[in-house]
Amino acid sequence: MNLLEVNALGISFGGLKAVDNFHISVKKNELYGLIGPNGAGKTTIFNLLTGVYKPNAGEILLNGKNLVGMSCIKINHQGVARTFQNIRLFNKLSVLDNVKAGYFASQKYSFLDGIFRLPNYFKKEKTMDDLAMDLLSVFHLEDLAGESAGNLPYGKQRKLEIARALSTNPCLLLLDEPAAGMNPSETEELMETIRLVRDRFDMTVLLIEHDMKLVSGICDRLTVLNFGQVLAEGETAEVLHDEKVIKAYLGE
Ligand SMILES: Nc1ncnc2c1ncn2[C@@H]1O[C@H](COP(=O)(O)OP(=O)(O)OP(=O)(O)O)[C@@H](O)[C@H]1O
Repeated sequence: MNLLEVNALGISFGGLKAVDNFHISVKKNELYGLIGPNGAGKTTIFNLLTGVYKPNAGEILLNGKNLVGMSCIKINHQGVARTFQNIRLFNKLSVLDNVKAGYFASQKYSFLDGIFRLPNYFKKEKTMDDLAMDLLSVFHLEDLAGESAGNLPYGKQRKLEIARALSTNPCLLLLDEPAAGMNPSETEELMETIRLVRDRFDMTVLLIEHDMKLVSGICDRLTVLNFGQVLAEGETAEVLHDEKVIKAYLGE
């Protein structure tokens, strides 16, 4: 069974069919790319997969369970986490607290535990600190744990966003243009990070990206979107040499 199976997915905004009859099948542990021209509907698909938008048609099966109609939080609890095109960290919070934020759902303590600083409060806080520090060390961010997230250089903010997404213990990670705004050496490092995330966390990754070096360097398979519809899909090298993909997106 595929980890993610999407069939006949569609959404319209007014008269615009932003996503139309979209399908995709992603296997467990795949690094899968979703590419296409600006405005093709890629981010809209992420918004559908994460429950930000409700589709007009279609189904989204994660491990066989239909996510359509579930809230964003419920979908996250099912195992879908994402990062955003424009980094969305809690800039004023520390690096550590940004990651800890992801653990609150699994490491709950009561209002009274918190107010009266009961033993359970310290126990859960310590567990979250330890988990968050472990995660930060995977991304070589542990020395920056006390720093405000907003003070980190761009490449490290991206890593922190990925770490925070992983703290919710997902099985599917959605990365929206992770290399946007990065210089070539940051992009190179990001490729390593994404591979590490797949291998170390047994993760399946679906990513939107315009950087073809990153796409061809790490994606096992691709789907190309054009005007909300699937233009091509398959093995990365094959898709990138497809005449209609070159014409519609990559340039001749
Ligand atoms: N909430 C909305 N209301 C109206 N139109 C929307 C909404 N969200 C997306 N759209 C439209 O849907 C289309 C697809 O947009 P989307 O952002 O998904 O494209 P994209 O492929 O992610 O583009 P880019 O590569 O530039 O990020 C665009 O025409 C966009 O204007």
